[in-house]
Amino acid sequence: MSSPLFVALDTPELERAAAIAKRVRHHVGGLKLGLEFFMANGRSGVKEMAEIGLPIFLDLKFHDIPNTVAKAIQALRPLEPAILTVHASGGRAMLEDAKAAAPTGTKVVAVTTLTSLDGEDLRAIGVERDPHEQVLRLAELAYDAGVDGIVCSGAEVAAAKKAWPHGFFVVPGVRPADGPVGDQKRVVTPRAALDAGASILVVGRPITQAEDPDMAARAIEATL
Ligand SMILES: O=C(O)c1cc(=O)[nH]c(=O)n1[C@@H]1O[C@H](COP(=O)(O)O)[C@@H](O)[C@H]1O
Repeated sequence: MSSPLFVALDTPELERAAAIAKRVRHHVGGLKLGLEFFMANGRSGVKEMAEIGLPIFLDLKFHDIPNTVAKAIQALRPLEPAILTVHASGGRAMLEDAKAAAPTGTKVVAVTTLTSLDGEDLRAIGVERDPHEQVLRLAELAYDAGVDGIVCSGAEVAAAKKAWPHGFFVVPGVRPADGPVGDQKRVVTPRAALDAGASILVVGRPITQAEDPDMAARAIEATL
């Protein structure tokens, strides 16, 4: 089985992204390319990274009216990413149309509550539920809309999986024990996230900012 570890290559520099990907390729199961990479390198950059031979997780977190999201996803179809993201809070029709627009082999996963947010942040945007309750609420919406799974923190994945046993669960905001958390707030270790039921783990800076990304990926892999 390939590794559940996906490395988030959050850099605008194609050469740097490719160099890190090539160094860690034997210790990760896929490459996540997000807004930072895509804004700088576009579709041709994604194609170039796909040539490395690992599955591509294209994380553009779409959030717009259903028609706009569907058309944006249609425009990305030739890239055939293994996984792509939309925001669950875009609502049911948007999620349904996103799934319908995606290539058959692409998993569409709905971001529930960003791992950089805590209860206080949610209250500030008018959400009175705590992050755990909010994730479960949006997971139910994502399930009803027929997408493939959700993005949530390692703190919610066990409960979400209980309600949706065959869902695909993406867990970012994972940190090796004692590692710096940066802007993340709902953080667990890679091992804990996997034990709780994560399908894949997304790890960025603990690998990409390490002096030796290969060794950092290896060290995380060894804990799984
Ligand atoms: O959709 C995501 O991948 C995502 C959702 C979320 O709630 N939190 C989150 O951190 N991410 C992404 O996961 C990666 C985490 O990076 P690090 O914090 O550097 O490990 C980044 O690329 C984020 O864009």
